[in-house]
Amino acid sequence: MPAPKTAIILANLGSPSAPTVPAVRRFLKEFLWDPRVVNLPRPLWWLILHGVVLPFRPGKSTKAYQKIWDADKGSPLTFFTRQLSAELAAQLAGRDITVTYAMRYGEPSIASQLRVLKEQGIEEVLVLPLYPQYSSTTTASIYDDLVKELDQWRHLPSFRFISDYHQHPAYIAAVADSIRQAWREQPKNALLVMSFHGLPEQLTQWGDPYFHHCHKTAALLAEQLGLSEQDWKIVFQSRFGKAEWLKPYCVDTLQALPGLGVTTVDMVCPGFAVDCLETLEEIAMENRAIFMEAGGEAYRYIGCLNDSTAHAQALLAVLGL
Ligand SMILES: C=CC1=C(C)c2cc3[nH]c(cc4nc(cc5[nH]c(cc1n2)c(C)c5CCC(=O)O)C(CCC(=O)O)=C4C)c(C)c3C=C
Ligand SMILES: [Fe+2]
Ligand SMILES: [Fe+2]
Repeated sequence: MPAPKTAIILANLGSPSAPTVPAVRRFLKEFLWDPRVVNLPRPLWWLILHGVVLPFRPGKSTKAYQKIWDADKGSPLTFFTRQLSAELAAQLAGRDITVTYAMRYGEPSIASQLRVLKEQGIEEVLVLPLYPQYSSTTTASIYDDLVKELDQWRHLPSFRFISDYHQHPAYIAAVADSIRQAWREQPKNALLVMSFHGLPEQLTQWGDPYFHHCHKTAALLAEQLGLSEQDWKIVFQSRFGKAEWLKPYCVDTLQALPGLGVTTVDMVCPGFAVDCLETLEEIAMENRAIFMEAGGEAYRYIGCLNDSTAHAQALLAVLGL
């Protein structure tokens, strides 16, 4: 029997099409209307979204996007996701496996990429959301989007969905190696702060395993790096809105550390496969300023795995290829 024609889809969150207020507003409208992301009753949330969020948030977010947008490459998240899929394809050369990428919000959409694969006669689809830690707000939303498109197909392909890889040895080893590499280039600072994107706290009580996945990832990284308890810390960033989110908050921690005698930190974001607004603007720029103003002396941001060969190799191991 000939092998089925297989395709890998690397799925990520997505970015606005341009760092302009109308494009960012369009993006936020699609993103924040997703019931997986904001779980409030629809009529109430519609009023808040259109009355409070969409008139103001796009202006603030656009300024942030403009700081990280590359004139040639565009959004870092989109650029690195595309490059990572090319790196995977290069490593699979000769194996007749197509590699593509798709975004949950914005372009290229999951539906459009699935249709391209259908045209190509793909018989087996492996979907790898680029979220190492599972969350209903991210991973499950990608699943919803896939199913929404596939629901309309008469002839379904075989299908595999990777729900997380938060403790996969290849992923842990790749992130640990990237941290060791940074420490070889410049000696390590007093504390390694591992920052993960936050979530409303309530989701954990409702059964979302994200908080536990983040803690497991962080503990495994600390173990691989031979760190003791006082050498590292886990924090949660990017709080949105007024509800309580996962704690400790990144900003509060960075403001408090110098007063506790910790004036040098290394920051790493093991929940982000590729660099994006949340790492390059929030962690590497905004939070650096907050730490230094609070009395910090050295602040290094260690970048994501991005389109490195080591990252592509780790993801192939996650896919069992
Ligand atoms: C209710 C709001 C949000 C939840 C819940 C949330 C969860 C969540 N997000 C990521 C990863 C990313 N988020 C990014 C941007 C971003 N996130 C929110 C809100 C929530 N995220 C907003 C409003 C934005 C847009 C920017 C802003 O206005 O602040 C990004 C970066 C996108 C880019 O273009 O670079 C990523 C990546 C995870 C992993 C997560 C839950 C686990
Ligand atoms: Fe987010
Ligand atoms: Fe943010």
